[in-house]
Amino acid sequence: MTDSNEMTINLVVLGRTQTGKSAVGNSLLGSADFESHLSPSSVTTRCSLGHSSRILGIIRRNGCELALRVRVLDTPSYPHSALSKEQVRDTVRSALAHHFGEEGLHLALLVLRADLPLCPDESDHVIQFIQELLGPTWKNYTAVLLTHADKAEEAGFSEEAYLHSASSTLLSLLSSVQHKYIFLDNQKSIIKEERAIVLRKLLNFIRQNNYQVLLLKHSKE
Ligand SMILES: Nc1nc2c(ncn2[C@@H]2O[C@H](COP(=O)(O)OP(=O)(O)OP(=O)(O)O)[C@@H](O)[C@H]2O)c(=O)[nH]1
Repeated sequence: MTDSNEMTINLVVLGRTQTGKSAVGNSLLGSADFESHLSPSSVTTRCSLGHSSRILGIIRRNGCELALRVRVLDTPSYPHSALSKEQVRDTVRSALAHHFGEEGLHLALLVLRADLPLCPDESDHVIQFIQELLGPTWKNYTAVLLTHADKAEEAGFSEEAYLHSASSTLLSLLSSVQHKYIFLDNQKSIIKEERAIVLRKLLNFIRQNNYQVLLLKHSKE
């Protein structure tokens, strides 16, 4: 949604349990709206929408500053320690339609851990899940967020070295989403400048997509 001096971007975080989805949401919003902590069972069990305040210094149009507003839908993981695939899919689908049904979705953020290898079965399952939610054009509307970048860095991997050693499954996924990926360290509370860098990268992805949105409707499987 864009009015004369404001732009809103609609995002959803998706992925396996304990990858840092809620932490990503909090980092992007600059808040602690979403419950995020280490747990031996999945923490998030329902969808919830968080809103940022007006963010300045990120985007300009025709030489004028626009205020950016970010909306993030946090979701239960798939796979989940207590919910079936159908339960997660139906709850996410209806939350997407409820919150973004009118304005559309700019980007789904598939959250993966940079400190764990992505294996073929896991990738297939998550891609199938995203496809079921977003439909055949999912690749245009999906970016990969690699959390735990701090751990990869501690182990001596720069981004370049990481991608050089990454599994072919991850590389093929990144290629299928047209290399829309971002490394993130959610561990330290993200500072304003770092958040601005991440938001600019996300806006670039959205710009590459000509600001198109994915329209989501209620539908039965
Ligand atoms: N070191 C490190 N820890 C992280 C990072 N991102 C998240 N975590 C930690 O990972 C744990 C899980 O984070 P959550 O945000 O709850 O993850 P989630 O995917 O929402 O979890 P569920 O709701 O249980 O599926 C927390 O202890 C976070 O502090 C990161 O980039 N680096």
